[in-house]
Amino acid sequence: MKISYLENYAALSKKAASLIVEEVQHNPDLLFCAATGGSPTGMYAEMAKEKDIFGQMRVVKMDEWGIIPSEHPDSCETYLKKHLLGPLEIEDNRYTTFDTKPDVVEAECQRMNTFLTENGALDICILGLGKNGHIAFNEPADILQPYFHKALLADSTIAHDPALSQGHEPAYGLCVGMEGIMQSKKIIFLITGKGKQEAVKRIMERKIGTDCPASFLWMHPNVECLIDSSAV
Ligand SMILES: O=C1O[C@H](COP(=O)(O)O)[C@@H](O)[C@H](O)[C@H]1O
Repeated sequence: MKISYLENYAALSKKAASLIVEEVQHNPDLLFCAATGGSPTGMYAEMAKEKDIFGQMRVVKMDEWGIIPSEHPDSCETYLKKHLLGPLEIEDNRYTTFDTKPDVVEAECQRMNTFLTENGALDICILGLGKNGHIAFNEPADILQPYFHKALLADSTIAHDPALSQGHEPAYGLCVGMEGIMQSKKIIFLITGKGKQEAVKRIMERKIGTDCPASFLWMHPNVECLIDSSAV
């Protein structure tokens, strides 16, 4: 894992976007796995400044809160439309998404696993860091899930977005599994935001354990980890 410390969020966002632009220049129709949350928002805004080069890029949603409808203002779907798909003008035929309604969960996981198998490894996977060391919704546990799956959420994950508990508290999430992440050709791991010092310390021990899913990234050959001053 290549670690770079950036002075602030703006610098982290610019650096991350420049890494993506570089990849897209060589591989215009690459498959981009998109995280949500505060960490990648600035990076998406930087990418939007060069939107013309993203005319062929394909996007797949990384995770989604269970139960809440896709059109809910706090869904990952709404976030991606606002910050990535709209500004970069990614048409529907270049975007792969999934629904988390309880009656479709199993079928959606199956469909997403088929999609990932048929479309090969993700070219770029964007990851943020959960306060408890999670990546996507792969939460600390005795065992981790390799495939796209329904994930039980830690309390700290649900508490991360207070708006979510206003009548739509998600009991679970759907997300890409550890294999999907680890098979990615390039991972851009963004660590920014308060309350992550413990998780950062745990990662920097360079010991791999299921108590900190992010620690598995030490085994990946091509991770750019960008950390800003708010997270250390
Ligand atoms: O719960 C989550 O948190 C992480 C980090 O969120 P952020 O708002 O601090 O960026 C996010 O990357 C992850 O996708 C989500 O599951």
